[in-house]
Parts: sequence; C-alpha cells; structure tokens
Amino acid sequence: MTDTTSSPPLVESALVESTVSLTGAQHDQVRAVADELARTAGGLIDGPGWLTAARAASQRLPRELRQELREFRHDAGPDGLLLIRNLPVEDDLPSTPVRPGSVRRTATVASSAVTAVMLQLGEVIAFRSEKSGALVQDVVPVPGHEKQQSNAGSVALHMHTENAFHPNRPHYVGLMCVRADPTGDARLCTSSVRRALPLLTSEARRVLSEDRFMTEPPPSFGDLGGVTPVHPVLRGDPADPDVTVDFAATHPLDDGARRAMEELREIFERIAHPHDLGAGDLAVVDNRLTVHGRTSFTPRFDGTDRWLHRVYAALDRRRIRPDSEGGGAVLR
Ligand SMILES: O=C(O)CCC(=O)C(=O)O
Ligand SMILES: [Fe+2]
Repeated sequence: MTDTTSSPPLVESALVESTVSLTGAQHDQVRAVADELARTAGGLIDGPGWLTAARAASQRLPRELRQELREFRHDAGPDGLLLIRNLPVEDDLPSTPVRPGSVRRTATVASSAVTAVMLQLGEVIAFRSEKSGALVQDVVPVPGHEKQQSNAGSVALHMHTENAFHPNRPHYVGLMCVRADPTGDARLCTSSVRRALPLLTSEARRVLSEDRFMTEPPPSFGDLGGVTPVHPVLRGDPADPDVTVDFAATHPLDDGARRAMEELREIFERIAHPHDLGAGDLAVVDNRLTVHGRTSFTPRFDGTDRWLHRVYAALDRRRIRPDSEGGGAVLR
C-alpha cells in the first residue's frame, strides 16, 4: 500500500477550455430555478415528486449552460472535466456538519442548483448502502476519520474512479463547493486517461487491458459480500479507452499487473490538475475518463471547514433498472 499521508505532485493549470463562469444574469437565472425548487414538493429531495420537478426545472437553466452540458456529454474533452463557476449558494449557510454520513434531505439553493445541472447530464442516482441512499450527499471532514480513504478523511485521498467496484457506477460525479477550505490546502485533483494513455508503455497498456485486477467495495458497501469479478483497468477502444481503477481499493492479481498499475498511478499523479474550489464552483467529472482524488488538509471541526455537495448522474435508466429499487433513483 502506498503512503496515504503524502499529497500527489500537482501540475498548475487553468484548464480554461473546460471552465464555464456564469455571468451575473445567468447566476440569477439559476438562483430563481433553485429558489423555486427549494419550495417544491415540500423541498424533500428524496421524496416523491421533487426529482420530477427538478427535471422539469433543469430545462430552465440558462441556455448557454445547457449547451455546454450537452457538448460535455457528447465529448468530455481531453481532461474529462467541466468546471462551472459562480453557481448560487444560500446566503445563510449553516455551520459545516461534522457528523459521519451527513446528507442534504431538504432542498437548499445549492443542492437544488447542483441537482438541476446534473439532471441535464443524465438520471440522478444514489446507492442504498452509501450515505443512506441520499441523492445529495455532503463531503466534509469528520472527526476521528482523518486517516480514512473516504471523503470524510483529510489525509491525501488516492485517485479513484467513483464506486469503481460497482457495475452501475455513475457516469458523472458532480462535486459542488458551498464553503471553501479556509486553509486553502484541500484541492480536488483530476487526471484523465486521455492524457495518461500516450505516456504509458505499450506493455502497461496491454496488461491494463486484461482481466488481472479486482476492486473491493468501500467499507460503506460492506454488506454486498465484498467479492467482485476480475476486471481490466482499461477497456473499450484501445485508442481512447475507459478507465476503472481505485488506487486504494483495486488489487493487481500478479506481478505484471502490479507493475502496470504502479506505472499508471505515477503518471496520473504527475499529470494531476489541482482545483481550488470556491463557494459556487461545481466540478463535473466524467467517471469513465477521469479519476479524482484530493490533497491532504487540516480540518478544524469548528463549523468553518470545507464543504461540498456530491451528486451522481447515470446515462442509461434502462441499464440500471435491475439494480434500482422499483425503478427509482436509489440503486442496490
Ligand atoms: O473532497 C474532494 O475533493 C473529493 C472527494 C471525493 O472523492 C468524493 O466525494 O467522491
Ligand atoms: Fe470520489
């Protein structure tokens, strides 16, 4: 196991081509949609009716934003990332939660805005075994969990495909900041397989494309039995493959597989883009092309810590049907 306390080396880059900054008028337009949603269907995000209303409301997001999302869905670009800045966040934001498994059950301006944006990419989903199946989850540091390889930790979080072990892992992960890290140290990091592929040896590419890896569920999914089928790390078009790997949970099954995975890990760390997320910034990661992680930071647990909302989107509602509970948004 690699050292969990060191942060990956960082490549400073503006990623200008994959950043959308909302104008003041566009910000106000999203706020109007979000305000309305916070009052709809009792504001109960996971209750019947709210997601239906959010789907309808998402069509009233600014046209330019919807166009960017449609293009991103068509092709997530070389970095597999879309940064949307200047989304609305409630003015009266409460203290950052400190309890484990914290989620948003009641719609707020920010949770409504991020859900509406993600609904333009696909179907918003969650997993019953993860954060009690809530559609909008909090990403906050939790006391006592500092060393955990989860979003509750504050040691460097290894690069990973979100829910890499799961056959119906989300296609997109939305991470929206509602409160920036007051220390400025915590940074979301992303690396795309499109950037990594040309840097890999042909031997590593070949090995990573074979069924020589196994990925464990995170501790929160423990009740699934823990046995997952062997899988390749790279699959699909060899010239533009998808990547599935979690450097804290994927196990190479032989020495060659271990060497290839280590080569990929080093490249991903070398090319990692750090993202300084401020309140109102949403990072949308294409979970097939891009792995993400986070630098280490020092939480204070006094209500002022970094706080993100996380929302997943899946592209094909029919494909996830067998895993969904009664055709709903929450998967087994
Ligand atoms: O805290 C971050 O920036 C990323 C956390 C993460 O990987 C997640 O919540 O899925
Ligand atoms: Fe993650």
